[in-house]
Amino acid sequence: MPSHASTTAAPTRVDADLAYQRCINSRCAATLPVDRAVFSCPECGDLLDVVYDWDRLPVPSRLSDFEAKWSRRLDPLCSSGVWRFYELLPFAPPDRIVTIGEGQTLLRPSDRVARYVGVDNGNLLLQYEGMNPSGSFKDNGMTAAFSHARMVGARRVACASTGNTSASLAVFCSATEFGFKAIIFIGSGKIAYGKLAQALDHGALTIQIVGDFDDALMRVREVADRLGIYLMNSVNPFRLEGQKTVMYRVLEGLGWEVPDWVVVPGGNLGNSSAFGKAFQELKHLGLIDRIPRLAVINAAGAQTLDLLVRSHGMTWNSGLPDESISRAYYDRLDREQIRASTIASAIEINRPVNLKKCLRALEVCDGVVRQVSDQEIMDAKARVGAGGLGCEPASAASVAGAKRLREEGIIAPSDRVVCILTGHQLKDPTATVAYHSADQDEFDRVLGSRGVKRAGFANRPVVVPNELDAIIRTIGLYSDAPAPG
Ligand SMILES: Cc1ncc(COP(=O)(O)O)c(C=O)c1O
Repeated sequence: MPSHASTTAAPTRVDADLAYQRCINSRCAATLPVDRAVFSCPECGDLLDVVYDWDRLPVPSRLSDFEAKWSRRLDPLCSSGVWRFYELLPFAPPDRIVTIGEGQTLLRPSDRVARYVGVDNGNLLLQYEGMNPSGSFKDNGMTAAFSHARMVGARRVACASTGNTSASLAVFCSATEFGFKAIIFIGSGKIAYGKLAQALDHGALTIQIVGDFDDALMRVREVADRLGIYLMNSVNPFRLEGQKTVMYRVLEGLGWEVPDWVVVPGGNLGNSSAFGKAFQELKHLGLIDRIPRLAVINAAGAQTLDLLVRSHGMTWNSGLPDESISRAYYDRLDREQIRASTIASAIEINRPVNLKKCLRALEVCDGVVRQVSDQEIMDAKARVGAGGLGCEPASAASVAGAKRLREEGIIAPSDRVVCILTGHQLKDPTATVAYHSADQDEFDRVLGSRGVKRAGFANRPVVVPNELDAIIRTIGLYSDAPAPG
């Protein structure tokens, strides 16, 4: 068990042996210094972790010490909901940190969503990451990766994106004064309008390639390698360090009590990987006494994780997963030219780069995986919206997944469940408007083609003649109707 310092003050510099990078493959376990930016193991090509020597680092002895930092709002290290937890991700010297005030997010109970999912009132909580400056959880990871980029002297930063990573990257480049230049790769027609608008408006060089996210990611890795550009995708382990803090804020929102379940959508599997690491480290540090269960939810049109784990039994296996399973699956995708396809465009990913780290998180958190249809996603999204916190389709996969697990009896009504709402409703107005539209053609064009057949929770606009009596009659009918459940 590591020793705890009584102070919460950040160290003024980080010694090389206090934080370093290590290959996740237990057979390799190569290490390299924290100030290198290579994003895959130079020995074997596997993923890298950021590792700390907790025995020699000053970690507060109680989680509530982090909460106390809220009162020092003028200090950027305290007003950031990421860097408030500095001692739990101490890889960067404090004077290198790049922050735009990310992570000031909200954990809110929603009884309307609790009823929809089927758990007791008060037991369903929504962690609303749409409140971040760029409107999605990505800012948590981006502040960490940008701080690392500044540490290593990078200027040009790039990512492939289904939309939110590029939006966040563009915001960080334009909102800070460190000379960062944003280069983003997107697949053709694969990005929701709200997100594309952000990339363009914030001045990123936006390169649209023929293909989907998986193609764009392969290409940006090649380009970044060739040109020495800093890579901002979640294969970058520093991003995941920032994303750990979503879980710290969930615990903080619960008065430092551990929930029974954390349910998160799964795309490239950065969040699930980061959450597993966060809980593993907190347990190691003695700051929590148990780890919540993790549910990772795929969209049915992008269900690689679900297929590999549930149909093919792939596991972390203490650092040595049987990679022939995923290789055979990816070969099949190539052979049969299978492309990911879901209305939840943010998770329209067939080759999740963090697959192995996610398998590890599932082991740490006694996790489960499910896939949900676009119909379930859109219905859950409408229920979330009616409950007051708007989210984009991918985010609603968490609520749809919780409902599914409740129906299967895996989640109990008395369980306390936290669903992560990863991105804001305004990211993808097209999907939302189509669901609520009275125009069948619009519904069919956007959603019908995805297998969504009904809009059971639609709130359709009412067409009324421009006459006072007709308008008053309509409002009367609306006022007399029972409140929706
Ligand atoms: C809104 C939203 N939800 C979920 C995800 C998937 O997250 P992860 O790649 O961490 O699994 C993304 C990724 O782009 C996203 O933008």
